Amino acid sequence: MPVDGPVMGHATLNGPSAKKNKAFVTTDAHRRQKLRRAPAADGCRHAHGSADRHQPHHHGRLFLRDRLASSLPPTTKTMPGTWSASEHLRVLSSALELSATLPYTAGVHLVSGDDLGVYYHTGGDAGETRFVDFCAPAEGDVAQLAAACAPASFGLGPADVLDERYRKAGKLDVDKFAARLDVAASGILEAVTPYLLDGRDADEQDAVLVAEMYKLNVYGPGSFFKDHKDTPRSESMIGSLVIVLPSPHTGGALTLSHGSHTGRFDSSALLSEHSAATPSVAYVAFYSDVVHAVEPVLTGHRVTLTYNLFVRPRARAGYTPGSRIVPAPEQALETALRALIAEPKFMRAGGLLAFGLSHQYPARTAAGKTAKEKDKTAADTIDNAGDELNTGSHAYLRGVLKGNDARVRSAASRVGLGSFVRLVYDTEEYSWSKRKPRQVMAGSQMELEWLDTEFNSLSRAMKRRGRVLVAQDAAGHAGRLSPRSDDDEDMEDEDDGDAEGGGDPVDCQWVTPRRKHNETASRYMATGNQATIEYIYGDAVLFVVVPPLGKKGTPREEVTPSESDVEEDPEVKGGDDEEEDTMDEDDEEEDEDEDTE
Ligand SMILES: O=C(O)CCC(=O)C(=O)O
Ligand SMILES: [Fe+2]
Repeated sequence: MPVDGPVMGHATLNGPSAKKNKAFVTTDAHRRQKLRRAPAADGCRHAHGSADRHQPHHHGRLFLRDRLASSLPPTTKTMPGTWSASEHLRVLSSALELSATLPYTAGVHLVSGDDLGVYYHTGGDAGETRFVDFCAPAEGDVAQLAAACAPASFGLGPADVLDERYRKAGKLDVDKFAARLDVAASGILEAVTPYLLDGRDADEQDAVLVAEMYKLNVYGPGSFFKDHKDTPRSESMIGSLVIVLPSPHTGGALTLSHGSHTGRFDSSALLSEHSAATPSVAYVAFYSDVVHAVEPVLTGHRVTLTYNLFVRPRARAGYTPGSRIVPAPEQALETALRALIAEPKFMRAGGLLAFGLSHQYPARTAAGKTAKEKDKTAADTIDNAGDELNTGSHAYLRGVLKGNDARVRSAASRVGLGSFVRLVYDTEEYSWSKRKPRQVMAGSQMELEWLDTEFNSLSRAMKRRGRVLVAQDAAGHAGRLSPRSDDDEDMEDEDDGDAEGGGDPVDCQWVTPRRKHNETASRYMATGNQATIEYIYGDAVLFVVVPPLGKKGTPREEVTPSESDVEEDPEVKGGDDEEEDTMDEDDEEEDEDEDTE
């Protein structure tokens, strides 16, 4: 991870030493490029503590237009009112890029001296209970605590592994210690919540973070933890919180990276400014899909309390709809979405906007276990075939969407558009066929059974049970099927009355690309020369439903084509008027997780 190179420092602290301390720095390749274009425009909401985040973004607003405009081709007309659908689409994806925030937050938090006590048990029958006061810890006390620790393992596939080439640290499980610090009462949870639950509107803000104590770790001299992601403990787990207690040490900075965002959190430097007179802890909270590592500790002991962070619904009391101030890039996202669906030439018959999820999520399995737990007990029987993530709905993902994924969903819902998460598979085609592989969006239930791969029934089964996505190409051309084109001739003979969940092909405009990081394997029993268990992989994608023009009760109710719209938009050929091929809400009625407000 290129985190130690020259960095463009934003002090990213919520704590008292924020501005002068370079101990937490962030870099962001994209952002740096953009800053070159619009120097004063950036950083408003990322660079400072929570006090700044809901301030009006004057600078951001001033430059946002330029920054969005720079994503458009030079031929673009200057008046937004004259933009074509493909120009709105480009604004949509660049607004999303500008909305992305750091997927973690960190700082120093003042606590009371009494909060810094830790009791622990030395283990074994002859063990005893001891106490360390981290307000002014004696090095001997901390060394004793280190000695009481067992070696810390890490998750590798389904197993917990001890390997000091990867992780060298000591740990105490929760039954071996009690820390006096209460992360909720101390205000630390409150400090991290706006960051980790960012992007949600009032309906979705009806959620709170809950921290569950996970481990106490001691990193002595030479201890470290290489790049990893924390294992999700359940579907509602959104991230991790690490509290670094103020024992004297050097080294042991935490490095973090997600996409183009990287950061370095040097807790020892932060805490060295604090004394017993100002008792404090350093904290960092990050989404579970952030890759992170602990650099080697050089001197002393780095003692941490780690917590798993879950999203839970908040009690209805105190619920204040519409309380979120939507930052400028998110407003641009919403505006582009409104402009796009108001464009009569765009997807006349309706369709889907597809957003590859920017974060990774724990996979749901049939048994309600995490993929990791499931692996332990996976029996390769045909009963387990099928894609468990896709069984039933993806309702669970609604509550845990992170960062930009939550922003897309919020913007869609402000515009009045439904959205849902589905898996997208690539179908294979007959080896002798000249047809291109198709993408299939899995319906609410896709069960793959015995399939005769020689005769390509995998592809056919998927098309029957899911919906073929007809993607428009990058230039905005809709390589759109008419339902009875010869592209589809094999769908005809599939039409054997068993089309549970299947449907007509649906137009789909990709706004952000599919990514492999939510890839989920579906097992199926294939018969060729020999029966074998094979896998097909689907990627989770967030879809926003574009209703057909004039559809009652939708934001396109009033959008009707004018005379001049009958000519094709040269860039977007999304709209012929094939009745059969519409994507409207009736088709999606069984989708419990679709959210249309
Ligand atoms: O101690 C830290 O800063 C991070 C530890 C960590 O990554 C873990 O325990 O999984
Ligand atoms: Fe970790």
